[in-house]
Amino acid sequence: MDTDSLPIRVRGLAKRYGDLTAVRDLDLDVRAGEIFALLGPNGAGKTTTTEILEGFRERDGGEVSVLGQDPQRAGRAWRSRIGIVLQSSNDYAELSVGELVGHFARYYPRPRDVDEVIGAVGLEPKRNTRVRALSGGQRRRLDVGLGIVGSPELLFLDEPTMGFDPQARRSFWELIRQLRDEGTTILLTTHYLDEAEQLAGRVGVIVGGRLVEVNTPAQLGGRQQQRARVVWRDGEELTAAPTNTVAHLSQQYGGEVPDLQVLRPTLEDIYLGMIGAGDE
Ligand SMILES: Nc1ncnc2c1ncn2[C@@H]1O[C@H](COP(=O)(O)OP(=O)(O)OP(=O)(O)O)[C@@H](O)[C@H]1O
Repeated sequence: MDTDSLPIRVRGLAKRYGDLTAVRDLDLDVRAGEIFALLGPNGAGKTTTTEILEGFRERDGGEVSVLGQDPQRAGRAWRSRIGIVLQSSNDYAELSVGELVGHFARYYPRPRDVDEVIGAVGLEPKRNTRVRALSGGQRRRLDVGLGIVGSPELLFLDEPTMGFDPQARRSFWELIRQLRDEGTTILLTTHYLDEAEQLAGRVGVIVGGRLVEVNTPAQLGGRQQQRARVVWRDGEELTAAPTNTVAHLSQQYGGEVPDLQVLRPTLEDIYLGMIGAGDE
């Protein structure tokens, strides 16, 4: 692959805070048009890494290219091509939703239509409401709206759905998929494993400042090779061939197997196993 055309390319990234090494020897490639999720426990180094990519923190070592430039040296034109969901709308408490989105749109050379953005984040009924009168979840949606109003090529989303109700999360996921389908590359940081599974083509797990694995959600941590648990009213079995087990059971019961379930490890099970192992 031509690595020069990668929206994000990181080699040997290192960051220390005094004696603490927050990120060490981290390599990362994010491909054009993908949603890549960074996972990792509190303090693993996700924010440090993303803020270095966003140009908000300086690194101590390694090479970083974001949209072809070093974020430490990139200027305004570069910044207008990336979108960042900041938790900033509190600073604008007296503006209405419509005014604030319109205000941000003016910073960008190719802004999205303000009404379209407000609609996309589900805030039409609040268009004329002041920011200070929004609920926590509505404010977060507004933050997301401000992150996408500049039609970014690359979007950074840090815990985007924290505080969303289930319905708002679903519609937010729909919006993110739509942005991806339009060609936006997205780097997502989340503690919600179901969100990573729903959205990400690939996930990377950071533990103790190191990237321990990059894989698809379906294959992370050897997930596909893990045995399935077949559970039914009268028993359970751990097996690599659950279809066989179910076929036998069906014969045994003469058709329907009572209370049948075939359970596989969830992404969360796999992830928890991985970060446990990383702590040793
Ligand atoms: N400005 C700072 N000064 C000193 N130490 C810091 C600073 N920022 C982060 N750290 C430390 O660096 C490590 C990585 O922090 P970071 O915020 O990158 O983790 P994270 O993976 O984003 O965690 P979380 O899931 O809690 O947001 C932590 O041990 C943290 O205490």
